[in-house]
Amino acid sequence: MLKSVILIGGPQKGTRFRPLSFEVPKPLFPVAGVPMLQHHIEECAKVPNMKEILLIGFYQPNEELTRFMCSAQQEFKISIRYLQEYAALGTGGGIYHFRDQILSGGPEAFFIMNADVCSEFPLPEMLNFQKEHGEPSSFVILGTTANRKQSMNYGCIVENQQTNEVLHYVEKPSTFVSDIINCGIYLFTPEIFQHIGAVFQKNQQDMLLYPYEGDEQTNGNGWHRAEAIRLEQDIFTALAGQGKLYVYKTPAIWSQIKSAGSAIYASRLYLNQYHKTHPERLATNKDGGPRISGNVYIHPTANIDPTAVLGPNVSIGTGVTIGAGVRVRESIILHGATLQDHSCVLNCIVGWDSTIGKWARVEGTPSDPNPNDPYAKIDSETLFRDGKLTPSITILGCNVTIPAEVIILNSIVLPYKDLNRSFKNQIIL
Ligand SMILES: Nc1nc2c(ncn2[C@@H]2O[C@H](COP(=O)(O)OP(=O)(O)O[C@H]3O[C@H](CO)[C@@H](O)[C@H](O)[C@@H]3O)[C@@H](O)[C@H]2O)c(=O)[nH]1
Repeated sequence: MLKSVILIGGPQKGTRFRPLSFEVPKPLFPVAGVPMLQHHIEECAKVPNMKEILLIGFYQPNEELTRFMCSAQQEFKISIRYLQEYAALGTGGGIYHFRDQILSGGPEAFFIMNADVCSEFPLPEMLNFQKEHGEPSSFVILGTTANRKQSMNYGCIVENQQTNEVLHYVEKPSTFVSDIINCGIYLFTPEIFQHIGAVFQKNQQDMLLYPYEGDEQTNGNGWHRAEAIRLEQDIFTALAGQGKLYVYKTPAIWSQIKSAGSAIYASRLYLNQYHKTHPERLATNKDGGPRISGNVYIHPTANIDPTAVLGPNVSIGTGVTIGAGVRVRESIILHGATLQDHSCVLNCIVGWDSTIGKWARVEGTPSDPNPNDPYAKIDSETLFRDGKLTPSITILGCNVTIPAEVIILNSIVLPYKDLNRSFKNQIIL
């Protein structure tokens, strides 16, 4: 039997997602109409013999997470449990800490996935690839091709082109290493814990030898220091060239979801996939309905005027109200928001329960990958460049009110703000 583990991280990460991550843990942020994690879960649940999905992270158990897990368990008929780390233990430390839970029931292999990736999740292909490559207990990393410059923002893999064995692995190198990057999706056998265990033992010995080193990073918690292990730097780098680690390269869609801009881009990729995977989730032009252009997701509880024009790449959440003559493009409208008559929303994320007044225009600047480069990825934009706010997606936090007839351009508006005029290139606190 098989299991899957999704690394969901915790609250202090996801800062590039502010102000959206104030309201909902980033892994539950809706991408193409469903929580980011649901895309992972749907694909895991399809794999024959998949018995359980474990979410590992350091969020306090909260209502949203519990509610999401309950409904996903019922919908996908698979056991889903949350295991909470006592602190951020890193991508390898968390799975090592919970190794007994992962191995209970005796899975012969298990997937590990980063929560913040958008992918087709070629899990059956990875299983087949594992059978065909190397020894039976080899480990598989999902890889994809990036361009030279962007590859350095990811884990970089040098492979043996005949056997696909990973010969070198360097995490976010400072100079070019390889254009094959780590997608953050792995297939392991239980043997991986021997390798993580060896790093744990070494960390523990180092701790006894040099008890005062590195305490600033760990608040003097020595145990935490030994248990904090990174899969990428501590495990993959050492396994490379040992005949144990292989890369399965996918030409299919893949993106990280680090910033709000990348959530809009990932929505576009998933909405496009829906033609194949979930055609029922794509809105169509119907008599008495709004005009749909391209791929659009509309929650059945949304109330949309027939004269509105939506798309491409629009996701409308629960209970959203959209008035007459409204135009929305390349945007995510979160639950309970109201777009009043003739407002125009382009390249935006409109937060929960926010209101945009009549004839207002709320617009951002897309940060899409270069369309002329087939290997381009979305840049993880920094908020500021040369001391100025980088023009980007406009984000309205929850419960923001935009008055009628104003323009909000390339701005980030924090929750509960009631604006009274137009703004451009600003963070409104
Ligand atoms: N449970 C848990 N999860 C964690 C922890 N730290 C990070 N994660 C989760 O692990 C994933 C990776 O997060 P980062 O550590 O921020 O790494 P990254 O910059 O996204 O880079 C990783 O992913 C890239 C692909 O998206 C890879 O290219 C790269 O090599 C690396 O694996 C995220 O889903 C994050 O929530 C932790 O201490 N505990």
